[in-house]
Amino acid sequence: MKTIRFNELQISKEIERAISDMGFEEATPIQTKAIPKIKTGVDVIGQAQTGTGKTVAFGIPVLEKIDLKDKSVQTLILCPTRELAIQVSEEIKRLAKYMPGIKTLPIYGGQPIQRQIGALKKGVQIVIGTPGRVMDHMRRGTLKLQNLKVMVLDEADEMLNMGFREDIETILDETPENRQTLLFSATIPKAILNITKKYQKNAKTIKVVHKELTVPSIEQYYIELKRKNKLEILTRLIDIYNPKLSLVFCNTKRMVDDLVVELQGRGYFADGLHGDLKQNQRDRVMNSFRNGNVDILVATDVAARGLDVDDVEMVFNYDVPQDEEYYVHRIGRTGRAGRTGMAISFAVGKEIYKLKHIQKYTKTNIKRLQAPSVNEVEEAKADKILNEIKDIIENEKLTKEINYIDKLLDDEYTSIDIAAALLNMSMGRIEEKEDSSDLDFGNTGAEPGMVRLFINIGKKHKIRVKDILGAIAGETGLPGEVVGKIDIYDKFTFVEVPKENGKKVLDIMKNNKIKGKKINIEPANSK
Ligand SMILES: Nc1ncnc2c1ncn2[C@@H]1O[C@H](COP(=O)(O)OP(=O)(O)OP(=O)(O)O)[C@@H](O)[C@H]1O
Ligand SMILES: [Mg+2]
Repeated sequence: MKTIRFNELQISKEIERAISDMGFEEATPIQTKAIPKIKTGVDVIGQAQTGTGKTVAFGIPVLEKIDLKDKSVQTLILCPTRELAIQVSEEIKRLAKYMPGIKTLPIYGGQPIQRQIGALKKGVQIVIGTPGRVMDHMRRGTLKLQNLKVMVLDEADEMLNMGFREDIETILDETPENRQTLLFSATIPKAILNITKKYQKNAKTIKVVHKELTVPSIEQYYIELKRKNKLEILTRLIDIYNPKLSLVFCNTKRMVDDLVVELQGRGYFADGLHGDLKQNQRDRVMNSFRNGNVDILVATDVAARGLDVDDVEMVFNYDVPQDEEYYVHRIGRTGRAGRTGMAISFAVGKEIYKLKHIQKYTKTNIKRLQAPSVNEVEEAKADKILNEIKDIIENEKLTKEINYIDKLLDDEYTSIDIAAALLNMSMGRIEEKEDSSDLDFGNTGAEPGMVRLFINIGKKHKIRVKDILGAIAGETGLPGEVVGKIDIYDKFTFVEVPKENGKKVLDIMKNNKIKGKKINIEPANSK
């Protein structure tokens, strides 16, 4: 589609100026199509992928329709979560920067109601709220909707889902018949379309979806693993990819809390967001995430819809979401406004079928990814440190340090020895974590029911295969024939053992010695 600049959309000079302050040049396709349509006054259903500027698509025409002389509520924008109500309100305020007569207000539960009542009394033309609190104000008579001209349901499908539907109907009943009703979402399932007829008149559908429902610039992967390895694999992925910000979705509040404790315990700047937290905690967490003090946000689906945080480079589905739509929204927290992003879903056992279902629904290809090994984490860490070192060499004065090192060089060490020792110090020891020995062994080319373990005895070993088998059998108590066969492939030595014994062998044989030689065993797929 031909791109259009905002000045071709005939919007007011004030808004054009604000848009230019926001750094936008071209209108996105949904904006190009929806803005003129909404201006004509018809009801609209707007569907466009996550992060493509739907807020501005309804925000601009909503602002242009405000009668500045009228101080009553003229537009009500309903959002499913408090965080989203705050965010949409901020975006509308930015658009209205040069329209001083316009008053907007977010109203949501958890915030002192008196403060909201006070603000409403002063006269507000645009209210952005969550249904519960909006109804609360309606019952108190502090929010009157008889002059309402435009009603927007952001995340329309979610708002018309069972949980919210009754509230929405109660609210709509209080609004004038001739209002304009606008529905927006990245997903509009067919079932919802039947319901929308009840709320809209001759709605015009504007659909800017491509072949797939998700954003093409988000790389999508899944990893098959065991439940107990999720934490270890998550931290490895975070260490390797080192995203500026990442969002980790869990299916329960309990899981969010547990995971936050685990991640913090391992030294990550993580925090959690879910519906059981007090509003001030939710605000604090969101703010820390937005300003980067927290770089891993662990959340339930409260954070799945609409939230727009710059620099979210990765989204993890720690649990596969229950609904296909939620997959689209969750991963859509990355790859926004033309950026790239990466989404990785963890699949335990049968969850793989759920993912297959999601692929079909979204018409995308979610590629399989191997769980990363400790070696890959180490390499990534080394890479990072080496880059920092390059930076220091190029930009810092190192005269003093060079003098110190010179002294060591005079002794018996080479500069390579010294550099390697320093790298070792700054990387810290990466310990094989407790439960990581029981990794998903993945597809390592072993016989069905068996797993392959990689045996590292050093290059010039004089240990015979028979000795290794004997030692494993002796140490683990497994009968020799169960330990199975040893494969020497290329210069690597593998042993194949039955799957259920894999962990036992690993645990016992790690750092074991055979004929005085230390041997190391690890899952073969991590090589
Ligand atoms: N024309 C534009 N050019 C560049 N950036 C834009 C433009 N319009 C909006 N944006 C920015 O793009 C980001 C995503 O916009 P927005 O949150 O409205 O997406 P959305 O379509 O509502 O996504 P979701 O389905 O996740 O709610 C925001 O940071 C917004 O400020
Ligand atoms: Mg949105």
